[in-house]
Amino acid sequence: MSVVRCKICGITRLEDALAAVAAGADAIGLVFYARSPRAVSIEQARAIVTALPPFVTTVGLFVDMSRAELDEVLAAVPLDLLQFHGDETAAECEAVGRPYIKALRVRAGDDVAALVDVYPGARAVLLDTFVEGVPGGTGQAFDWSLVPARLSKPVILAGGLTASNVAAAIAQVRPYAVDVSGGVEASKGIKDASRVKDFVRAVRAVGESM
Ligand SMILES: O=C(O)c1ccccc1NCC(=O)[C@H](O)[C@H](O)COP(=O)(O)O
Repeated sequence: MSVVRCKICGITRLEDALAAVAAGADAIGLVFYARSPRAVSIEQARAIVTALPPFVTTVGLFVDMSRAELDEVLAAVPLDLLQFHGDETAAECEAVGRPYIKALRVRAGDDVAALVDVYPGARAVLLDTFVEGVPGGTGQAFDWSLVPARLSKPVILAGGLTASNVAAAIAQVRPYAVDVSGGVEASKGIKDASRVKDFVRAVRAVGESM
């Protein structure tokens, strides 16, 4: 049996974070990108992170944020892991000095292995769907056959996942973890507890069958 971990991203409310933890999520993601409909303020994020029980990884998501703004967030919010979701270089990610994952937005023709190798210091890569002008949270899946069987980093699979397609995604890609946002929402930024539960259950069920 191999466990596939599960991250619920784009949390904006403590009740949604607690529902994700109760459903068995391993990690929650907080979007520090002002243009996202799922953006959280420093105060909102701090209130969520400090109210969570231990053994749940809190991930802060950033899109080409200035170092000064990033430092302001990091000083106020005790995040476990950073997720760089923009065009940050490896040097920029590593200069922060925190454990990080790098989001890579995949489109047809990409050499995913080569993209991954650009970030040797990343703990993992999050493979998401490339949509022009939209850095993430697109609700769209990419062609999973673009992901090679072997990569130099653990893969977190994202992009258009739902309780209905996550089993097929895991069977094809065999990721370390999966990440979902829109597929478990009632509306943008507001999670639906029963969809969250169904999603985590679907991930756990496929893990047990592998
Ligand atoms: O969620 C957003 O609004 C967002 C905005 C800008 C950059 C990244 C964003 N989300 C990143 C995530 O980690 C999402 O979970 C991932 O893109 C998958 O989203 P979805 O396709 O809706 O499941």
